[in-house]
Amino acid sequence: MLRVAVPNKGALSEAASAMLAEAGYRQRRDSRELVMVDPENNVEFFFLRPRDIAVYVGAGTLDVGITGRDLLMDAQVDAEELLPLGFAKSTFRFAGPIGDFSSAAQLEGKRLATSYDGLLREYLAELGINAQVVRLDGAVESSVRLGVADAIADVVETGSTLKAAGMEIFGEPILSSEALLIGRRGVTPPPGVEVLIRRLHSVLVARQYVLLDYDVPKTLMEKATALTPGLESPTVSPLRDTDWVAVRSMVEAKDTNRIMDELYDLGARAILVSSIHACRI
Ligand SMILES: Nc1ncnc2c1ncn2[C@@H]1O[C@H](COP(=O)(O)OP(=O)(O)OP(=O)(O)O)[C@@H](O)[C@H]1O
Ligand SMILES: O=P(O)(O)OC[C@H]1O[C@H](OP(=O)(O)OP(=O)(O)O)[C@H](O)[C@@H]1O
Ligand SMILES: [Mg+2]
Repeated sequence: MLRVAVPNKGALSEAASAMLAEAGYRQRRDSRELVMVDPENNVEFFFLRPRDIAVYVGAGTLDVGITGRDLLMDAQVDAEELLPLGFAKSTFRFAGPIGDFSSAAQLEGKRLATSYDGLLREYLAELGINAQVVRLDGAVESSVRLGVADAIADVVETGSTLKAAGMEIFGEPILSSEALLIGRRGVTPPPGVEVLIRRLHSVLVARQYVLLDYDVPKTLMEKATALTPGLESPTVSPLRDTDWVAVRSMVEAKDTNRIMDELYDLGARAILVSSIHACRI
């Protein structure tokens, strides 16, 4: 039975379970459940702290898991990225009181607070900067005001937490993070992982793409399909009016309105958009 680690709390937890449920796996009903078997898919889910997931996967006691790229790198274990999952997107950055710092080089000899000390120490070593790392569990943005650090390295999404604390980012981004499916480094993934990856990938595609249908005069078909090339090739079907054809193609959801406008301007009509419920690409 495939053993899969799923975050039990925090920013990753709900989205990870929602994605697995969308991929056809059973998920727990009660947030206190620690283990759950999905006999139909031959998978056992272990609900663990996101920070610990890379440790279990790296040790090989669990086959794969969902965690953040920042947490994976922080853990410094024998685990690697199998598939990026497109949620919990954030950057990991230096920040300090407004006006205090403008580059990472100015951190030499300073006190730096973070919850990601493994990741930070490695990055500082790469830059050749000697700074004192102060490891905190969370709410790192308060550490400077409270006098235990001069600057911080933390997860930034919208930047509103930093702003509220009177801080600003500085220096290059340390890391771009998102949720990942991870596996043990250097081992052939056990049976079942391939299907899990294919299913999760399909959820990503179903979320990212829509299905576009339209009718277009045969004479404009080449120009129209150039706008909607699809993943492999668009479906073109005859219509009763032999001067027209019907086209069906997948397009990226974010481009839908622009493409519809361009198709309409070209002469396409009856342009319809439908969402993709599930797929295998
Ligand atoms: N505001 C956010 N936006 C996007 N991703 C986030 C955000 N906060 C944390 N993350 C991501 O979630 C993961 C952290 O998981 P974690 O469970 O520690 O989140 P958390 O919300 O900080 O939980 P907690 O603080 O309760 O421990 C990391 O990969 C991090 O990049
Ligand atoms: O840029 P923003 O959109 O403001 O989001 C970033 C904040 O979100 C997370 O905090 P969380 O609420 O998890 O608290 P924590 O710092 O105690 O983990 C993270 O640690 C940052 O503090
Ligand atoms: Mg947090």
